[in-house]
Amino acid sequence: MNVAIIGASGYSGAELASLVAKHPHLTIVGLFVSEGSQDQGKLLSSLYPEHASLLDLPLQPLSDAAYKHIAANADYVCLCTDHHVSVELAPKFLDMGKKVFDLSGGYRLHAASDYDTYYGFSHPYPDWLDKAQYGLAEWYSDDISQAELIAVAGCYPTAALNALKPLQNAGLLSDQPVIINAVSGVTGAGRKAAINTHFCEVSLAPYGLFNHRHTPEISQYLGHPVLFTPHLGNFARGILETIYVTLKPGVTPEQVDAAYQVLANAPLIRLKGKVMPSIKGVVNQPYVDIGWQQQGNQLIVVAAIDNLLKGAAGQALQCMNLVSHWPGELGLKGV
Ligand SMILES: NC(=O)C1=CN([C@@H]2O[C@H](COP(=O)(O)OP(=O)(O)OC[C@H]3O[C@@H](n4cnc5c(N)ncnc54)[C@H](OP(=O)(O)O)[C@@H]3O)[C@@H](O)[C@H]2O)C=CC1
Ligand SMILES: CC(=O)N[C@@H](CCC(=O)OP(=O)(O)O)C(=O)O
Repeated sequence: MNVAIIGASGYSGAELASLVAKHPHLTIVGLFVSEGSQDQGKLLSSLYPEHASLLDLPLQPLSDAAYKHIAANADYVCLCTDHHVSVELAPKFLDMGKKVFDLSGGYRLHAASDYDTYYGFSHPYPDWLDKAQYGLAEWYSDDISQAELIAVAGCYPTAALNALKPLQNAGLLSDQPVIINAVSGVTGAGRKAAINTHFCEVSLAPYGLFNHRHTPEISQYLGHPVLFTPHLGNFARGILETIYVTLKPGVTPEQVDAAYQVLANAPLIRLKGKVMPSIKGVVNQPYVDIGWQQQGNQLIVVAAIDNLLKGAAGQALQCMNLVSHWPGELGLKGV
């Protein structure tokens, strides 16, 4: 299958380009940036020297000629662009009959009103919100394989939902909101320069209290209220979430262990039991690591991912595999 990547110079786009370039059955047919991009004409490998020889491919402006090239040559279009950009681009490529994999949050939420509240814009294509399929690969694989528009799950939600859905589906959660404390590396904020992601400014600090856009994303796909607080940490890659769960009275450790068995055969999930996950254990890896410990009806679950792999490009590739009816982990294990 032939893949066009829009936003290929960004952190998730470049990561996805490297995965597609190494994949046995996928071919890059174009790497694109905005029409005004200062990087147009440059080789992607000149921005990311670690990909020299693998990605000696030019970044092209998303011009009328580019649209024609994509219409004629691409099967899959990946949008590694900001929400505002993806929201506008997705229908254009869907109208061409392409399968669209959007790494942004532009089509993840069901309710158009949530875009006013959490994203700060009125959604221009609410009809597509009904048709988009949420790309949380381990949980919606059949629906993903049939979809035209895949809204690849967010980075923080990917860790949180894989940690919590086993408990929710087994009916073990009490009515209390689940509390999620998450720390992300700075690549989570993208490649463009900004004061809050400046090397000298980043330490460890919370942001987005009560109003981060991943709060409705997690609670919508969990079916349970959450209190989610992200933090920005002074490291490049990785997300670690410490999640506080109040279980229903009388839930035993054996029931909790049994609930997690639903993920035991998922190739990109590593259940670690009482061994706590770490950022070091997942950086440059395609996995979600999940550990848990219980005391009475309190459970602490810890989940870790690489935000650019399982949290973005890795999961996008997993979704492309599912749409192509290949094993989800093809081209991911051993990256
Ligand atoms: N970074 C992460 O960990 C994760 C990111 N995501 C999501 O993925 C998307 C991309 O994130 P990230 O890689 O961090 O972003 P970056 O800021 O690193 O990259 C954005 C890319 O989009 C390009 N771009 C900007 N405007 C346009 C346009 N109008 N048309 C075409 N290309 C354009 C940029 O190039 P130029 O400006 O030069 O044109 C650049 O290549 C976002 O929606 C983000 O929320 C999801 C999960 C995790
Ligand atoms: C550290 C940092 O800034 N992280 C980003 C989340 C990563 C991301 O791009 O969000 P999506 O998964 O929704 O696309 C943020 O909090 O906005």
